[in-house]
Amino acid sequence: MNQFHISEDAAAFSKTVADWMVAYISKRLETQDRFTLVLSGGSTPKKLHELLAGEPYKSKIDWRRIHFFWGDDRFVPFNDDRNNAKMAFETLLDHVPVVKGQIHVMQTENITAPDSAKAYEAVLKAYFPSFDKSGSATTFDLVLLGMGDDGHTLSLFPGQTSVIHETEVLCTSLWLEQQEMHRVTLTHPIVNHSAAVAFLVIGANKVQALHEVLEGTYNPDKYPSQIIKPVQGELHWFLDQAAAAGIKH
Ligand SMILES: O=C(O)[C@H](O)[C@@H](O)[C@H](O)[C@H](O)COP(=O)(O)O
Repeated sequence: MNQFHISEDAAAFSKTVADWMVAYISKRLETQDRFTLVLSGGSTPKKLHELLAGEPYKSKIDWRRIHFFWGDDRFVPFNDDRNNAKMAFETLLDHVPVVKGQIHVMQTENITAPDSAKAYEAVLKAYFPSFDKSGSATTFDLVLLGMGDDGHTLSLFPGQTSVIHETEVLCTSLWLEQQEMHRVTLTHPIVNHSAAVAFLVIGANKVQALHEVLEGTYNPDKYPSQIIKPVQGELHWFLDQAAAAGIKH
């Protein structure tokens, strides 16, 4: 069931997400020791990260109990500005008291993309040993996802049919012709078995894609974000009014 959180503008959007995350993380940590959080790439999360890295949010989250992962990354060196992990460290992780051993970056140096995906799969299997795609075991506590103006999410891009429908591995790699780079990405099963998924989508340029993803014909090969359907978890859409202009909510 989609849960919508629509904010007036980008600034209010980041605050809405931050407030919700503080409450959600605190609630889950009342009954468990750790919180597994998947960060999204792209530009949308930057302001959210910067908000969380400052007061009052910084002291409201028990950072030492959070384990960090990425939904995908561009297969470029860490010091390349296109690298999602680099952005996350610069805007958040370098500014809050995280436990270094609980931050799981997708390797993009001194390894091939396929081997990086295999290495990440091993980390995921160590965290979620009982996960079985056909079962009901929960994986991550929260997966933050962006959505491109073409309806892609993670690195599941339109036309990348085998990656979109991949169910045998938890993490895979692909060659993205239009960006002339490899990508490493989680596949939909491990995301769809998480306790909660939160799409973060702002901007008028996302109106058409959001309308198609939410209200158009189901066609994940064309609109890959449609493949994200939590089995038992919550599905949240954090939007600004600009992006939400084309949907009934
Ligand atoms: O590595 C990436 O690019 C992301 O994981 C990707 O899925 C992103 O979330 C969307 O492209 C939205 O990006 P923006 O937030 O920049 O619009």
